[in-house]
Amino acid sequence: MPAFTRLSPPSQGTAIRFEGGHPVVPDEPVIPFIRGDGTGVDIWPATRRVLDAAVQAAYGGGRRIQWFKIYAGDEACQRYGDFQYLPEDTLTAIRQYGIAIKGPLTTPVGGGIRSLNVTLRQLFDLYCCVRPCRYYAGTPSPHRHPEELDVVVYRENTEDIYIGVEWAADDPVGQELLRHLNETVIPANGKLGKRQLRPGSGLGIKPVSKMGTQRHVRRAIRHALGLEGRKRHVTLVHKGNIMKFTEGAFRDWGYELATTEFRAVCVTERESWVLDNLAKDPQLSVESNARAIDPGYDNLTPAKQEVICEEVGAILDSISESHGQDRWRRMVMVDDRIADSVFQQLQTRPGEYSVLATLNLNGDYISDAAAAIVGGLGMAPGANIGDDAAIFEATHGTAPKHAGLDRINPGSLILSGQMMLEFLGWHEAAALVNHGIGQAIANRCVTYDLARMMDPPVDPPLKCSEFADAIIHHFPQH
Ligand SMILES: NC(=O)C1=CN([C@@H]2O[C@H](COP(=O)(O)OP(=O)(O)OC[C@H]3O[C@@H](n4cnc5c(N)ncnc54)[C@H](OP(=O)(O)O)[C@@H]3O)[C@@H](O)[C@H]2O)C=CC1
Ligand SMILES: O=C(O)CCC(=O)C(=O)O
Ligand SMILES: [Mg+2]
Repeated sequence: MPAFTRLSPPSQGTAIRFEGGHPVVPDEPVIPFIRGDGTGVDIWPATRRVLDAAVQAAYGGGRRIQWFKIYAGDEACQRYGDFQYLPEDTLTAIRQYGIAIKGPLTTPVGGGIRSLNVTLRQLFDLYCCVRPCRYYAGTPSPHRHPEELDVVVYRENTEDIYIGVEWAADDPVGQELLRHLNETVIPANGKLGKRQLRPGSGLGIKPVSKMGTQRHVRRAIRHALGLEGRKRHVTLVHKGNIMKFTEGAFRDWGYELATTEFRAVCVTERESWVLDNLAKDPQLSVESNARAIDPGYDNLTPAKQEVICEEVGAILDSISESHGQDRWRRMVMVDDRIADSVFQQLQTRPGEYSVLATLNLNGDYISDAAAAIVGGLGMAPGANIGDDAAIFEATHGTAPKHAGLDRINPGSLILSGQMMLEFLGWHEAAALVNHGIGQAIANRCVTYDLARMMDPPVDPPLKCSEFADAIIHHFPQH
């Protein structure tokens, strides 16, 4: 049992274990929590109260969370000393118990410490950031049909420009690297022409690996396999037209995984067009099918036309028997979209999307943008999942201007706690939280953020702590 320098684990309860990436959960799991900076002081106590009430109501004492307070951010500096933002005790606790829930932590812009949130994800290899965005009836929204949005953002959490390998513009090592790139690396790559980096630029590295992509997309596809009908759909979101070997590779490795490891249960969008065309006209030639899937076919060079015909032929040879005659309609549809168009399509055609598999930066942006449609950041939960650990946290940050005022919406962290209950397999308790929050909103029991958008506005709005009470009050009676 590792020793802690300044922590006292609960005297009761045991750790969850991970077997094959799945948690094995005792009836009294020890769950470490980090209160968080800023509005963490408001939303954490509200969340804890709701989760404890749900577990009590669902299991009547047969199950209980043994909470274990651990420290990060400003609170850690108070306890452990200056600049001790992420003490070793905290890391030991998460390693030992395999799970944690946390409030938001501050990251300065520009200089100063690197993000503690990102560091935790990297240290524990929590490679999937899972952020569901779904609508609770009665939630005010700037959209006319927010109920059409029901997506889960699967954001890769350990790679991309968040890796934190970067150099300031005035860093001599960075400028040495820049010179090396200009003088040796760029000229050596015959395709980069006379391109040169401007001296005095800051530099950052954007790594994207096949392993990192495929383990992430694997979880996204598995998630979609648990859904029904048109929701069995994974969209690979990327900016691969511009960043070909990072974002473009993410798309290609995603498709590769879908069409190899998941071949029996996945169809790509283009494959579905080919199979559908053939189902509608069994006599259709390969060339006519190619023309149908590529409307610009007749304007292409013969060489490009041949490539498309070969693609169609390969699809028909390999999967027309296993996936044809509409069998593909029951499978997971995998398609891809360029990231900027996804931002507008989530607003104009939200119902067309389900699981969005993204790289780190795109997922960070998209999860905030999608949350805006279904009530804003106060309703945006999240989970960081790896093979040996999981940390649950809201999508938003510390919202410092609201800190300590008992005003902010705790819904995001409460719903992150609900995700944690689902992760533990405590579905009955999770269902109570879901029901309670839905009913509280439907009855106009809301905090300021939702209250100001409601028609007519709710005045006065509930406090943060009162919203927690309202959720518990709206648990269904047994
Ligand atoms: N995982 C984490 O811990 C994260 C940490 N951060 C960090 O948080 C700090 C502040 O970041 P900032 O850019 O201000 O973004 P925030 O997400 O903290 O807040 C921006 C705005 O979003 C709204 N908002 C946020 N949380 C809630 C909530 N629970 N209920 C209702 N509305 C909410 C508020 O809008 P309004 O005032 O209009 O009501 C708030 O002013 C930074 O240091 C940043 O790095 C950021 C994101 C994630
Ligand atoms: O770590 C931070 O400060 C910001 C992280 C963030 O925006 C996110 O994870 O969505
Ligand atoms: Mg963010």
